[in-house]
Amino acid sequence: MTTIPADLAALLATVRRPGDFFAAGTAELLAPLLEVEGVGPVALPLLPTQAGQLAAVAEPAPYGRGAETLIDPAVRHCRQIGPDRVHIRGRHWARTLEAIVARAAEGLGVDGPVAAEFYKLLLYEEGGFFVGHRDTEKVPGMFATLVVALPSSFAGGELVVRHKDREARLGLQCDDPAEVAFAAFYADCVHEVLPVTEGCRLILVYNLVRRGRGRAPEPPDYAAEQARATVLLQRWRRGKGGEEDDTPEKLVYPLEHAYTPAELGFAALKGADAAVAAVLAAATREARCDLHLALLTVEESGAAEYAESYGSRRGRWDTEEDEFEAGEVFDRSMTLSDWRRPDGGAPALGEIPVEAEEFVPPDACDDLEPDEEHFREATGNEGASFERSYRRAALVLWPSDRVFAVLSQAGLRVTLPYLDGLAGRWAEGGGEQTSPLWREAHDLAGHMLAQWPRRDGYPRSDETPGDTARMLDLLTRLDDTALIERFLAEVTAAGVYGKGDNAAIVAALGRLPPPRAAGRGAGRAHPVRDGHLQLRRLRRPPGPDGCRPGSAARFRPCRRRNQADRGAPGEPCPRGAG
Ligand SMILES: O=C(O)CCC(=O)C(=O)O
Ligand SMILES: [Fe+2]
Repeated sequence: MTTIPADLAALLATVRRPGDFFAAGTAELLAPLLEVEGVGPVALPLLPTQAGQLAAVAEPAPYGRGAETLIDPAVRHCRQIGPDRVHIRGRHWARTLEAIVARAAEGLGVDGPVAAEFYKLLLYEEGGFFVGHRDTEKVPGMFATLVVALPSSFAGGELVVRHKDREARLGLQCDDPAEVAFAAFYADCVHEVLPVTEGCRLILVYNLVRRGRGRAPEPPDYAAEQARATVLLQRWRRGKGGEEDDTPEKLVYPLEHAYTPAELGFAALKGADAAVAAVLAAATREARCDLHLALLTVEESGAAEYAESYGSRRGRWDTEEDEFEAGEVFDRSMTLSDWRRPDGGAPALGEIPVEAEEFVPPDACDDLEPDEEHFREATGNEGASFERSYRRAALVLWPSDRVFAVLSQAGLRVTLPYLDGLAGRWAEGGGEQTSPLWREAHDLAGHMLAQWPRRDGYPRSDETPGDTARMLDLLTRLDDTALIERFLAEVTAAGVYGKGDNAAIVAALGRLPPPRAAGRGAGRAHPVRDGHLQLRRLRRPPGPDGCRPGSAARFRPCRRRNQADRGAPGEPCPRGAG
């Protein structure tokens, strides 16, 4: 039995702390009052004349080398004004700064109180820069630097922060004058400011300090967990579809925090959820799996029982809901919807069902608190019952090349419109069968065909075109003759169609090369008789070797089919076709 869900759960259980080596964003800035001694109030966004006045009262910014403080415009070309001469006030400023610090601390993965101590005001005029360096600990407890870019128009001047083999390139421009951009990074990360090519970059620099004892915070490092998750997912992907494979088609990891559909997004994940998502995002990328965020809805119904505490009150015959508790579950449906991708996209994957064995950990849903629970009293011949539902956000992953197998779990309600979309995009893109979109459509249609509901019986007398007609229309539009043949042989010939599907069947038959079409009824006097295609008549029960005898064999494709087009074992084979 596969241990992949349990193994992945054990690995992710150690990933608790979110955060990265840097955090960046924008915050609302409401009417701040910036005052600089020697200049007076400074209007924001910064005006060129005031930039000149600031430059005049500023001094060249030094840099440190060992115990020395040096000035060298080849290393740092920028001017500074010390904290004693800069005052930033205004009713809203303290709140703005507090919000920025909170977001910076969260982004860096630091719990507990963090203070921002103003260090200096920096002015980068055209040509200004600062080469790569690390910041020294300027005050005890300082673990990171926070820069806030005040509204001012400039180009270039990106802040580049590096950590291990990663790099963040942060523009810090704000188009809106009522916003500031900020960036925070761990002090031991090498960082540089690229040359400003136009305008003036005006920066408030703060030291981020953690009060209290304990080790200085460091960027969370889940490289080992990420590498192990990658190996696990690669193993899953490689084994998928093999004969021995008993692994789930997808994995579903319910998250800890509650998220509404409106706030669902990778960027909005909190705490350990964000940490796990970051590890899985990197591991799925490397292992060629797809990662999505989705809303999981579990709906259950079953028998209700009198609650134990109700015994003492029995006899009162009141109908309070707390008289009952949920007993045996008779029915459970679990679906995923509201899909989000790590890049912020929202793919239209529709509602996809979840199988119990897909949960990570396998007992993920055992102790969930229902969001809603209703009880119904016993009536004449029915016992008391309950209905309840749960909604949780979940991370969902599958091997990238199995996306259509996953989509097919949702059934024709999801796959038919999806295939329609693919066929439309393929036609718009030129309609060549060599196009990757055609290949995708062919793969998806193959999975749909393999799972097509095959009820045995007589064709429906329904006059309206059904799923069979929709599928054959799509295969005809795609001119996918191999799958048209398979569909006619495996589905239509088994009677899974109705009167309303006949036109689509005839059109599809028309796409087959003449000898095969003739062998399937289209070449006869008339393919439709009594409202049903003669195909139906060709159906015979399979022989002992799985092949259908007599005319049914003539109905099979007469060429060798490749692996992708091959039907399930035991289905009629092309022997004797022609
Ligand atoms: O201007 C910036 O964005 C960074 C400044 C800096 O690195 C420093 O003051 O040490
Ligand atoms: Fe720095």
